[in-house]
Parts: sequence; structure tokens; C-alpha cells
Amino acid sequence: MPHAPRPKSVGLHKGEPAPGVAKVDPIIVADGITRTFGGLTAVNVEHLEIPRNAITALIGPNGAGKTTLFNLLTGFDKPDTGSWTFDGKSLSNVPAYRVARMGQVRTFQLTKALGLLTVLENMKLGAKGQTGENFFQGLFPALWRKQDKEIEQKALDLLVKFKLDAKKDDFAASLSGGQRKLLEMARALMSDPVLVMLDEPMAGVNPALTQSLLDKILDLKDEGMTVLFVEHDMHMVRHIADWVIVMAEGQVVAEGPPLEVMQNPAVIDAYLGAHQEIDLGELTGRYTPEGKN
Ligand SMILES: Nc1ncnc2c1ncn2[C@@H]1O[C@H](COP(=O)(O)OP(=O)(O)OP(=O)(O)O)[C@@H](O)[C@H]1O
Repeated sequence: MPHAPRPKSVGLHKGEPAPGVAKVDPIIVADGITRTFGGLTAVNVEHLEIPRNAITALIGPNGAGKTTLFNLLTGFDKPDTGSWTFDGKSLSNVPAYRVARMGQVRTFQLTKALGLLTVLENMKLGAKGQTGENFFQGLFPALWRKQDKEIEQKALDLLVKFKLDAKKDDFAASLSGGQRKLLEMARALMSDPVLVMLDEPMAGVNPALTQSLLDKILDLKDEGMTVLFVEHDMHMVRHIADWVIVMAEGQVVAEGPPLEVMQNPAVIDAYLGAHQEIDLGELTGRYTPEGKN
């Protein structure tokens, strides 16, 4: 069944789209962030704002610094310099677990160890603020059981939504690539995030499941969340992103609405070098570009 296209969020920025452009309602504001590894500057971002309640794609060639920036924003790595806020609160020196509790959550690849847990157990791991974490578990077992039931119900509801309920007792390792990506996203939602950060949500996903994943990401925005994702699949970026930020050699080299950004010569240079005649949107062959459906 064909899906009705969902409207893109527009009017997110103030003034001409250019690296560091101010946003009308930013959820993340970063300044002067650098991260070096030995002599290599992996990230050097002067100013960056991520728009709230929109879907922003972070793109760029291999080694551009996208993953490093993700790690810095989520507290998994520390910058050499710089500061940034999430929802107006400073996140400098805030450890990853507290960043997550504040509502900024990233997905994790299903590691070997998590593959040995069932799908439902994986979901329950994503819950936050569990009373069972402290000694009250011993003092108030009834309270702990009640909370455990609530967490389980929430996990089951999300699994239904992500069409993984039939798999709840299977080992997570037995899931297909696309189902794993769905589980990673569903697990992130267990903690009621405000900002969801997805690292290559389409990597390894069978085309049969791509539409379902795209719909789930669009749903997050409809439910009021903000999405920031790193992705190499240009069709996906064009299809669902409201805003695109392009990195190359550690810097933000362009940002703007997807169709405009993909025609920007700096972006074409960064990606394609000499092959400038190639349409970025046609690189992967996965989607029909918008307007050509
Ligand atoms: N822990 C590390 N130690 C040394 N160098 C690193 C480390 N992490 C990243 N780098 C280097 O920093 C640069 C940016 O890497 P990063 O992984 O952030 O890029 P990326 O844009 O995510 O690339 P890809 O699209 O290939 O995932 C690369 O040159 C990489 O080799």
C-alpha cells in the first residue's frame, strides 16, 4: 500500500542556511567543540544548533567526524575544547548515563552480549529510574514487583508497535538486520526520550523492512520527539530529513533543507570529488527520489 508522504518541518532556521545558522527553537546548541586524536583533528565545530521536534541528518564522507561528534554530544567521549547545551542545560562534563536520564538517548548496536538476552530482556534494560537499582528492592519487594510489571507492560506495548511482539522470547541474536534496528530503536524509547540519536539506522536493513523503519522514525517526530541521525543512505536522508548537516574533515561544511543541501557544490565536492555529475540522491538506488514517484 503506498504511503502518503508526511509533511516536512520547514522554517527551522533564522536567515540564510549556512554552517552554524541559528535555529528558531534549538534543542542542542554547541560552541567551539574540538576533539583531536594525536595529530588528527577529528572534530572542529565552531557553532552548531539542532532544531527541536524535527528530523536532522548528519551526513559526510567516511572519517568526517560524525561518529566522534555523536560520542561527544552523548557524553561517551570528552572534547578537548568546547561547550554545549541540551534543552538549555549545559552538558559539558556530564557523564553518558546522566545525559540519557536528561532525555537525550542514543541507540546502541546489538552487541554479542545483548544478543544472548531475549528481545524482551533487551527492552527491559532500556528502562530508566528502576527502583530495583537500589537497596529499596530488598526493603519494599512489592513496590519493586509493581515497577517490574509496569516496565514489562511498557516493553510489550512498544514491541507490538514495532511488530516484534511475536519475537519477545527469542534471543535477540536471532533477529534479522532490520529487526535488530527496530529493537535498537524500541529499546531507546523505553526511557521516554526527548531527543533520539540514531547511528546509521538503515545499515544492513533489508529493503523489505526499510519502509517500516522510516515510518517509525517519522512517528517519533509526530510524537513530539527530536531525531538526529547519522546516515550514509542519501535516499533515506532525502526522504525523511527536515534538515541536513554536512561534515567533512571534522567541520560543518554545509547545512540546510535536504534538497538544497544536496545541490550545494561544497557537499558534492566533499562526497564525490571528481564525479560531480552523479546525483547524490541516486547513489544507493534504494528509494525513488521525491517528486518522481
Ligand atoms: N578513538 C580514536 N582514535 C584515533 N582516531 C580516531 C578515533 N576515533 C576516530 N578517529 C579518527 O577520527 C576521524 C573521524 O572519525 P569518525 O569515526 O568520527 O568519522 P565518521 O564521519 O563517523 O566516519 P564513518 O562514516 O566512516 O563512520 C577519522 O580519521 C578516524 O580515524
